[in-house]
Formats: sequence, structure tokens, C-alpha cells
Amino acid sequence: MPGGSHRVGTVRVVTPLRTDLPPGAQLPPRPANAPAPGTVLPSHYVRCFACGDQSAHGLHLRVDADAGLALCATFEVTEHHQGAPGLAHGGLLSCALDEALGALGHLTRTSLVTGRLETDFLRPVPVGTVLHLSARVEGVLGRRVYASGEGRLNSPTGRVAVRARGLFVEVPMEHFVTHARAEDIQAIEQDPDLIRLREHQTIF
Ligand SMILES: CCCCCCCCCCCC(=O)SCCNC(=O)CCNC(=O)[C@H](O)C(C)(C)COP(=O)(O)OP(=O)(O)OC[C@H]1O[C@@H](n2cnc3c(N)ncnc32)[C@H](O)[C@@H]1OP(=O)(O)O
Repeated sequence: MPGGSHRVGTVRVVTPLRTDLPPGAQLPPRPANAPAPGTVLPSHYVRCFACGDQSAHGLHLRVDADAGLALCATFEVTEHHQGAPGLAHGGLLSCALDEALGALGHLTRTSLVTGRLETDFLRPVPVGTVLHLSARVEGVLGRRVYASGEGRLNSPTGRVAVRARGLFVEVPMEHFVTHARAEDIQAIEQDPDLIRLREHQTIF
């Protein structure tokens, strides 16, 4: 995907986007303890708008591990997801890709938050569409994980409607504890099943 560009006089200056893979980034091997291809990846938080099953009008994204550092995901666009009449809101499509790219942390075995996300909207996505997403790690440099993905209409081989690249940053669990509201932490302490952590991690 091209970077940004502008003209200085007659000269076109190309600026790499900050989601472009920087020199030195490498694609790490798939960790031995990464979930096997085909494994349904758990929602990290049942109240998550994108993947949680307790978010009434959320996306209810279903995410499956793929081979390598990649995954696929699906969700159905409902009437609660409209922007223009009968069409999915663009921010919501970005949200779906944000979640899919962020869920690559299940495969790298790290907790990732979004630093930057760039989305191309290529086709309108009508209500009733099942969006088939795929996402992959492009490279890792220190705590930075570069990822890309796309969403296709109604089938894994359908027309590409939306595409994204993201820069994610690995954070410790303390990130979430430090920044959450006290009532949310208390709710999790009372019902640890609200979050679904990978088995090697502990929180609170
Ligand atoms: C319980 C559930 C568990 C699992 C939870 C899973 C949740 C998944 C949800 C889906 C994903 C989301 O929506 S997450 C929610 C949306 N995102 C967020 O809320 C993040 C808000 N931002 C932050 O908290 C912070 O800015 C961080 C953590 C991203 C970075 O802060 P930091 O930890 O102080 O680290 P910092 O040194 O600034 O950055 C680390 C490296 O990344 C680079 N970097 C950072 N941001 C950017 C950027 N926008 N563009 C370019 N580069 C960047 C820095 O230059 C640096 O490079 P170098 O020094 O290495 O060269």
C-alpha cells in the first residue's frame, strides 16, 4: 500500500505512513504455544463491543486462528450497525478490523493495543452482509507489531470491501488495570469470567 505524498513545486515527496513496515522489523516464528489453526479464539472481554457476547448491539465477532501469524473472523452487519440508511457505518467497520488485527496478540502471545489504524473503504457494506475478515502480522520491531487485514463481502473469497493496516503496541496487563474504571475492575474481581485471558497470564 502506498504511503502519503505531497508536492513541493514539481517534485512529489513520498512519506512512509507510520504503519509501513520499518527497516529492521521481522516476522517472528509462530510460538509453539500459539492456538492451533482452526481454534476459535476466546473473546478477551465479554463486554467488548467488537467481540463480547454480552454487548447487546455489538459486532459479536467470531475469530479463528489460522496458520502462521494470521487469523480469520466473521460478523454479520445488523440494523444496529448502520451509518447511511441500510449501510454499515465506516467507523464500525474500522472497529471490526481493529479487533481482528488486535486479536493477533493471541498468536504472538502478547497483549496489544492499537497505536495507529488506517482503513480504506472500498465498497459499501449493506445490512445483512456477513463480513469475512482476515488479518496477519507483517512484522515486529521491539514492542511494535505491524499488521494488516481486509474484509470481504459474504464469503472468504468475496469482493474486498474494507482494508486496514495497523501499528499495535505490546503492553503489560498493568496497562488495563491502571487505566480502567474502579467499578470495572471490581466487577471483574467479583466475576473473573468477564475476561478471557490466555492461560499463561494472570491479572488482578
Ligand atoms: C484484559 C484484556 C486483555 C486483552 C486486551 C486486548 C484488547 C484489544 C482491543 C482491540 C484493540 C484496541 O482497540 S486497543 C484500544 C485503543 N488503543 C488505545 O487505547 C491505546 C492508547 N495509547 C496508549 O495507551 C499508548 O500511547 C501506547 C500504549 C500505545 C504507547 O505508549 P507507551 O507504552 O508509553 O509506549 P511508547 O514508547 O509511546 O510507544 C512504544 C513504541 O510504539 C511507537 N508508537 C506508539 N504509538 C504510535 C503511533 N500512534 N504511531 C507510530 N508509532 C507509535 C512509539 O514510537 C514507540 O516506538 P519505539 O520507542 O519502540 O521505537
